[in-house]
Amino acid sequence: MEQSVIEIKNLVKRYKDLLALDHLNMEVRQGEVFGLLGPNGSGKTTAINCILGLLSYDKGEIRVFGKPMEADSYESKREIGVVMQNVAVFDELTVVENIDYFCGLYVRDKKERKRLVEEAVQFVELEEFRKFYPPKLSGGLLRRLNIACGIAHKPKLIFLDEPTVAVDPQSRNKILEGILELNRQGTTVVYTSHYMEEVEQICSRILIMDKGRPLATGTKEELKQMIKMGEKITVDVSDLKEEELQAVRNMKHVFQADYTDGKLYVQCSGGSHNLVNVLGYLSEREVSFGRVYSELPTLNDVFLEITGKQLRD
Ligand SMILES: Nc1ncnc2c1ncn2[C@@H]1O[C@H](COP(=O)(O)OP(=O)(O)OP(=O)(O)O)[C@@H](O)[C@H]1O
Repeated sequence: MEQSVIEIKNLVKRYKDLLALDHLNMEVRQGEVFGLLGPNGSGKTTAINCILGLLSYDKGEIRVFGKPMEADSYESKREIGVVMQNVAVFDELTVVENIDYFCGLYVRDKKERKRLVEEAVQFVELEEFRKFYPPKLSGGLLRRLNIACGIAHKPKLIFLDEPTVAVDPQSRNKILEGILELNRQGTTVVYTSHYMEEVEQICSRILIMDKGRPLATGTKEELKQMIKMGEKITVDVSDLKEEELQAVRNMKHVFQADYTDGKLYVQCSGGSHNLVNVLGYLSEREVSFGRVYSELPTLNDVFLEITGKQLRD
């Protein structure tokens, strides 16, 4: 079993009357890309700020690298990199000077720092922009600078809080690839997002949260196995009789079937050959059909089934 890098037990955080974290339990293991997935306002940033010792909390326990995390846990903090949602760089310093400043908070030796800063510049591919000032950078490039500032000192644990919000697709892909590369180099990553596709793409384990509460944790496969739905089939059918729809509903593994606007929607719970069975039945009844799609459940389906609402409302 991999070592725990973060352990949170029964964390409760209130902002006056608002319960922002309601008995949050969470464990992040060494070497994983851990995804914290939840809609806006579900408590992701609050959880991170508590873990970082930046925010006091009402109840619970937080351990990072096996030790309790306090405001003055400098030894642990030196091993942590943070890339927060809002870009926080100095407009009057160039790209290189900004990275050097943040790296300098952890690394005193100038020669060593020069090497680390250069590595960070290359890592986020800002070589052409070394001498640029932040106001001259596009949104995507600014994000990449923000990331470079957070990772230049080579922390063992990195928090990235929604690093791709309002970023163009090219920069977004670079950011996601960069995170995976850091992870391959041995860094443990905590990644928060309300974009389920990103979380599916890069995270090895995921905690789904809503209203400050942890709803489910596991690999994406484990999360999908928790829900009833296994496969969603859509078939374009111009004419389907009520008895035929009923027959589809009665098929093995089918738990819901609807027919609206010339489309037959079938939801299956596990099982294999569902698509073949549905199409086989339609052929047998000489029902003509057009396009056919089959989709596996997404994390949004998991979220929908657990909470009754869409992840992105
Ligand atoms: N400083 C604060 N004072 C009062 N309420 C706050 C404060 N910070 C956050 N909240 C509230 O606490 C809840 C959790 O917010 P938080 O920012 O942790 O959520 P989040 O999941 O990170 O959302 P987002 O993706 O929008 O950042 C929200 O209802 C938010 O309005």
